[in-house]
Amino acid sequence: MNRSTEREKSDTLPNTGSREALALDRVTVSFTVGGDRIVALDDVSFGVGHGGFLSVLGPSGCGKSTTLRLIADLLRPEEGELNVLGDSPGTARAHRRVGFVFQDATLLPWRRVIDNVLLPTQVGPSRVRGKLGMSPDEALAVVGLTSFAQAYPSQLSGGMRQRVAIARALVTKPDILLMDEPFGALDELTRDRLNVQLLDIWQASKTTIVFVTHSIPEAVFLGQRVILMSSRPGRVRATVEVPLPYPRELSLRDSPQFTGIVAQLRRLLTEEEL
Ligand SMILES: Nc1ncnc2c1ncn2[C@@H]1O[C@H](COP(=O)(O)OP(=O)(O)OP(=O)(O)O)[C@@H](O)[C@H]1O
Repeated sequence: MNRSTEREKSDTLPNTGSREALALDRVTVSFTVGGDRIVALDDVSFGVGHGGFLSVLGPSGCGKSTTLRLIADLLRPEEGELNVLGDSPGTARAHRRVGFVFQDATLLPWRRVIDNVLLPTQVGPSRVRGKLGMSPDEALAVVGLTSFAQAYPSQLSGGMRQRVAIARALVTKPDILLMDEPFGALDELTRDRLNVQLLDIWQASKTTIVFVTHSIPEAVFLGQRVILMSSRPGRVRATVEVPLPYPRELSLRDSPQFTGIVAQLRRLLTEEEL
């Protein structure tokens, strides 16, 4: 297990060509609220290799969502650079190479499940409209909801709605999938099941995933690496490797190696809050 409070190792630094799916280099973002400048991210640098799974952990308000919004080109940095799939975030977005799953599934209630999944292919510039990476039926099969294709969102449980949101993100076959606390509102058993399913999807799709969570065990169970962010201003405080093999099963969480990494992260988070 390696811990680094420094910028990431040279193999994860930005602008290193095709090995990096994603790189942030000394990114700073601030907002002005009531005349005051709030630094949401300060000098943040990290990278994720192609097909990697990075978990992002940190206290509320440390800039986790802001980080995802930068990568998705929903926000521009004040300083620093981002490289997304060898291009700017804007180019990656224009080519639909980045998918986003939010905490709330945000499905359109008047559309059936299958039509919600199809939505990304029906909106946006004509250049990318209709461009399917995966058929909607295939995407629903991946999340185990084939038999609910004709249902309306109100007829589904919270966990099922979240799986529809994942299918909707998969339909354009994004090279990078950004997930902002997607399972935060679900009960523990459903969350556990979706964690395992997500790892299956990740391994089958080879998509690069950046997963934001408040849960230390979830971050460790899913990620190859966890970055811990600190708040006010948001910085990368530590990087913790998770050298546990995939496929991972839930029983892994009882292993001394897993509990050791969780304890290490908990200590770091507690120090942060003191
Ligand atoms: N549009 C905005 N306008 C003003 N301030 C903002 C805006 N978006 C984020 N912030 C501020 O930036 C900081 C980081 O917010 P962000 O939502 O990224 O944190 P977070 O780590 O995702 O929090 P949480 O875990 O609670 O979701 C916070 O102080 C927040 O108030």
